[in-house]
Amino acid sequence: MDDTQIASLLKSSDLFPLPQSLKLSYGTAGFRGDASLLDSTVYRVGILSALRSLKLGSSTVGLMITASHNKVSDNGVKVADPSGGMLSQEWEPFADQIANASSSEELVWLIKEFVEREKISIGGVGEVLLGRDTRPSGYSLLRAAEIGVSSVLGCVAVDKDLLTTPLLHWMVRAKNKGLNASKYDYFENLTTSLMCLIDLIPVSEFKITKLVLDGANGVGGQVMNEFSFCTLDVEIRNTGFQGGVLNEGVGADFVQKEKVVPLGFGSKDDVGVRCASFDGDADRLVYFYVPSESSGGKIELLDGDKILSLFALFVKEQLNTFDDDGKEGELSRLGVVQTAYANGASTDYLKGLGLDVVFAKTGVKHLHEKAAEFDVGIYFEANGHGTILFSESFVSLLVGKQKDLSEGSDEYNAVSRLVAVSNLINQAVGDAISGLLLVEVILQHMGWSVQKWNELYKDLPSRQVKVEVPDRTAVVTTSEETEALKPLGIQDAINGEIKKYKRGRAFIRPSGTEDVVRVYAEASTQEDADSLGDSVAQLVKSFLGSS
Ligand SMILES: CC(=O)N[C@H]1[C@@H](OP(=O)(O)O)O[C@H](CO)[C@@H](O)[C@@H]1O
Ligand SMILES: [Mg+2]
Repeated sequence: MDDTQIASLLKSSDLFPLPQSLKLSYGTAGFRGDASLLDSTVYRVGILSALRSLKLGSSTVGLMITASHNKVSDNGVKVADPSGGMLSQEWEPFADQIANASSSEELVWLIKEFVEREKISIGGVGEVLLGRDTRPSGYSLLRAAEIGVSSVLGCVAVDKDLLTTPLLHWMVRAKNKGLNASKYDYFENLTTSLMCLIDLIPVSEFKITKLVLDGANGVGGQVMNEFSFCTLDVEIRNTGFQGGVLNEGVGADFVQKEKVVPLGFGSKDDVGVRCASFDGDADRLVYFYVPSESSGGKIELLDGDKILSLFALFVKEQLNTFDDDGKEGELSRLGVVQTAYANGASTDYLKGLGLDVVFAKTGVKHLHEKAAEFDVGIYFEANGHGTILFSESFVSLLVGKQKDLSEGSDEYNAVSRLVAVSNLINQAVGDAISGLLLVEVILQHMGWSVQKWNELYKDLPSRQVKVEVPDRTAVVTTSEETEALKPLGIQDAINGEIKKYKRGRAFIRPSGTEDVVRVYAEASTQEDADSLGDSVAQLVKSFLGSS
């Protein structure tokens, strides 16, 4: 690194001093915290993304300013790698180091050492696409990111303004593949593949029924609003245009964790209607319906596990159609990936379908990695974050097959559906918009209502509790996150509670996005799941103290 570069970094860094006592970790999904403290963090992640672009031969990188499901006063920042996936985990320690550097001098020293170690040639051309969600703090944080990127010589930041997280990831992936990568290209791609799947629906009568969407008062509802479907009937509520607060009583995280209707839903006209909910940056999707007028706001939830099951069933049906000539298994390997938060009933159901079910740690970066090991890998977190990955060689095989098969045959249609799904679904990262379109078209394909889909299996009652403690890092878990190694003795105490309940299962882990310890509990009745969840939460408080 030459003197000009060092001077450029020192000068810009002085604009963004690190607030006292801020200690950050890249966590489950990037840096998050109170937005008023994050200028220096976002500026520094701007530098990191520019270096990432240079390191990978001037590929385009993405930087998204969002705190997803967190409260509106929080914000955060995460990086999309050139593949469109999450930042390589190998760079996370560097991200942590620079985010916590206490002075401009220390920051520049860390960068210099890293640039030399990674053999990054400063002076090359680098490009970073910047996006933000609708949080009011996003605008000024984006300016900090811009300054960070452009303080690395030769690097430019391109402001993409308001975007969903998956749309930014999609743009990065498309750009690096040499494809058209604007928001309108994204819409066009969705429309073309959706129409293709609709044309392949086997039933003679294509019946459109209304879907009501909860946009979490965030960017997802707004982007959906821009995207007009001539073939679907979608009513969007909680767009944020009428003054609702982001994620407050609305959105996928609220709906999935509380299992009640979001604000603006639940009138008697909504009973039985198919509804969906996005989270704050539209990378999560859950469905729900109000079962009866007397349900008191309680909903039937169709979470990420149920979306995963629907997708797995559909993909398997297509694979079986052209893979049944005695060579089963030769053409494709379908696998599904879940986390410890997956409902036990969903895992039983998927295994019952004969599928390979693999478990990963919480956070899509972990699930994505495992799903990429299959020809077709489907991953979902229970909270609705997930997608389908198709290996490049499998897509080439499908396209080759399409040419050989006679048009209109069952095999041809099955292969064409899979090709269309590989185009519709956002393979960079889970995407609530493309996921919603795929659910809608599969329900049409099956001729199913949301109620019929819900009957695939019955969820085991579960309960999640957030416990505020003075130091959540005092909880250390095994790599599967299902057992706590620290504090010493807590796992034995948890096991003692679990034993008291039929089909009892419970675990704790420190959240990577909020300052809490999460408790998950499952049992054969809701009463038992609640009681197990509460007693484990009590154990957390007694071992760690409450804050
Ligand atoms: C139980 C739960 O829903 N955890 C979420 C949440 O992570 P935590 O580390 O649990 O805070 O946010 C992540 C990012 O959105 C998501 O990947 C993950 O599944
Ligand atoms: Mg999100």
